[in-house]
Amino acid sequence: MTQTPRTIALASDHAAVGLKAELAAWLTEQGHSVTDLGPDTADSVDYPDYGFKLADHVAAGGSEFGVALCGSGIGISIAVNRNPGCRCALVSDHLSASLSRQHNNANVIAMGARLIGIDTAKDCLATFLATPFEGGRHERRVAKLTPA
Ligand SMILES: O=C(CO)[C@H](O)[C@H](O)[C@H](O)COP(=O)(O)O
Repeated sequence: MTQTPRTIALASDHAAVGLKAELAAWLTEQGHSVTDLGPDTADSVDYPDYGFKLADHVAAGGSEFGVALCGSGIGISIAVNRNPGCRCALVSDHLSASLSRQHNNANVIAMGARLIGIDTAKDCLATFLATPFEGGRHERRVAKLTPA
């Protein structure tokens, strides 16, 4: 799939350091500008710390999209979604990845490194990056997610 070059930040906890490294290298190979917000080792860390770091970065415009990874994807997606500037979608299949962009204009994708393999993760991420927001009726709903 041919991709428009994007700015993309990744963060994880210890459970997803390997998946994060694989996805970061793969995104870089495709010409995207990648920021790895850590961690750098598999030493145990707490997903809120890295979820908040990623959310602050994306909400501030540091990158257009974020990739949030932990063992299940659940904890770090909860952390990212505490930031009103982020719409983080936890996905594990092609259709959910597509709908998260089409209907929800998600700007962060979350995935669980202990639940999905690298091929599914790459398919979800490529789909997420390639799928535009549909707007229309979804615009009104997405606007309601962000307080004025
Ligand atoms: O947040 C999670 C669960 O919702 C993630 O799967 C974490 O990666 C997991 O909880 C970490 O667990 P560990 O036993 O400390 O490796």
